[in-house]
Amino acid sequence: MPASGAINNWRPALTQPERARQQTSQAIGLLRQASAPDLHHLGWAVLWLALAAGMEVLGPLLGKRLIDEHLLPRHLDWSRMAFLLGGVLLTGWIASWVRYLQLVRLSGVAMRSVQRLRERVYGHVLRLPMVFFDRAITGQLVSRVTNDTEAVKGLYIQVLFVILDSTIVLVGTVSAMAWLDWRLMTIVVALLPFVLLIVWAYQRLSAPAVTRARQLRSDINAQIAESIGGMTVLQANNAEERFGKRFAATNAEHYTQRLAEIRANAWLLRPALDMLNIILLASVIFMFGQRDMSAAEVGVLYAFINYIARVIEPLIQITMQFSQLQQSVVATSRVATLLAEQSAPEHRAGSAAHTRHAANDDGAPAIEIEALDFEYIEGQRVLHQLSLDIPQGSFFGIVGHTGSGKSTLLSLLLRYYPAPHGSIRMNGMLLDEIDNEQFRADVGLVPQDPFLLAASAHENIDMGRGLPQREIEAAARAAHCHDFIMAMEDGYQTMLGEGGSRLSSGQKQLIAIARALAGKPRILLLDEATSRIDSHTEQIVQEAMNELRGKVTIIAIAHRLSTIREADRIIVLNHGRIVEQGAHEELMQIDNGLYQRLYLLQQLAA
Ligand SMILES: Nc1ncnc2c1ncn2[C@@H]1O[C@H](COP(=O)(O)OP(=O)(O)OP(=O)(O)O)[C@@H](O)[C@H]1O
Repeated sequence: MPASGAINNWRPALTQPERARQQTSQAIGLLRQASAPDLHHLGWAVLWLALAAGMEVLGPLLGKRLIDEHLLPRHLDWSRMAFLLGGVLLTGWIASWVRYLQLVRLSGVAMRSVQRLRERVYGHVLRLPMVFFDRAITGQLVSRVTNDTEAVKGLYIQVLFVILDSTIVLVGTVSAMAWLDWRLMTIVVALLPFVLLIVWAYQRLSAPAVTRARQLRSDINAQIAESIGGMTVLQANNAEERFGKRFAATNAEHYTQRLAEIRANAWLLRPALDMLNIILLASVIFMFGQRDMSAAEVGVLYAFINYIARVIEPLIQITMQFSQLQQSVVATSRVATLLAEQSAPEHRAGSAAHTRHAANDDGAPAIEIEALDFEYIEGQRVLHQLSLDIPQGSFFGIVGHTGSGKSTLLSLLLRYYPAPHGSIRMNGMLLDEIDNEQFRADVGLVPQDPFLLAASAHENIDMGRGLPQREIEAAARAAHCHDFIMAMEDGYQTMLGEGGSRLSSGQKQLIAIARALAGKPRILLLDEATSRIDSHTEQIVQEAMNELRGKVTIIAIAHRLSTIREADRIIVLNHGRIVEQGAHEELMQIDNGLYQRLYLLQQLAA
């Protein structure tokens, strides 16, 4: 049986239309959730939109009356003319003002939705179980949290509202034309499908360039990120010029593709649409010329000339938005899929007191492991029937060949993977029964890779706990890193650079130990904390551990056996099984034992 269902979550493949339907419903669902607190703003935005569109349709109607009723018949009723002219100007002014209000409302809703969604996605990612990160690709995850959440904004402003806006203007304008002169309206409407045809042809022509330019943009980002991340290797291999040339080639192709896109716009889209505009105007004027000129119809011509531009533009907008809509829906549905990933189980709160009680009064071992089996992939067992008791305050070392299961055991003790077969108890309680906060407070970890933040020494030890300076210093002293921190120009406030770049590997490791100690853990797990440090720093780490003896339960994985030589008990793993255990001297007595061989081999190498 697999250790976790999440590792093998097989689902039947969807057909293209099924996937499109699923993506659309996911996107709509997410959009609804993200904007739920702002629903009233959305209502206002739609209202402003309708008002603006109404004003835009009304303006030419007033203009028509001014021409037909006053200017052409020379019926100069100044007050009424001023009223109509004022109306034309006012409707235009109100339309742009209301559009501004609508945009402000809408942008607010869109940006707040992105903000909420981004926080939600990031918070969700922080709670995902380790099995998820085993198969996750960092760049993609970052893009989900940053770019894809931004697509929600695109969905609102660029797509949904542009389509809604354009549709309202289009329907309003065509209705006004029909009311004025349905025959002329028929000519305009008959020619409108050509707009769709032109935009469709433009998109067909420019689509390859648009897609390629987008790919190249992400290639450019990836190349920059890769070069910065591997700058030491890059410079050491004298590869600056080669990388520079590779970048220039990608950049040049990006330029060419963008140019092709702009050319398609300049050579096809705009001229063809302008031509259609002219044909429309000419047709309306021609039809108009066929009739008996009467004063009452010149105003209609004026209104139609005004309306023609207002019909073409929304149609272009609607057609152009469809490809954007598709992209936004796909991006939003990717966010929804990430949010649907199951979080690590929330361990119930309220049992903290019980944990302490069990530890203090029952004298339960710090760790009790019983018949533990584990596999990452079904059928490939990594740990076999492990049983082990680690008393409070003791120092245990875990050794074994590469791949013997040491880090896996540590991951299980850290609850990174769901409860496997067999049981693990900590301070007398099953791991699953300890609430999250208490568990994280009780267990400290010094990982193999110290992972320092681009922040000060203080922040790196504190890790957001908000500890007072004296506690930070006490932890740093216990980890023997106080002196070198104080030797830096700003002491604890010295910025350590990205990944702690201004520290040596050993110093980073000591800061990581201080960080773990600052949490005052009762159990301290060290995952090959001495693998990257020199013998002198190793001695410092050993001293630090010796000082902790009896106060904290220490479980240390070590490739370098000198680190755990002093341990109370050393567990030797081989292919996921405990094959030997005992103190250093005891294990050295086992003739041709695994530990003895490992130890002698290391002595030889030294
Ligand atoms: N996330 C994972 N998914 C699938 N298999 C894994 C995963 N992590 C480890 N394994 C496999 O589990 C086995 C034990 O690996 P583990 O990392 O626990 O060994 P280790 O003793 O810590 O090795 P090392 O000393 O090299 O760190 C290996 O065969 C490894 O390939």
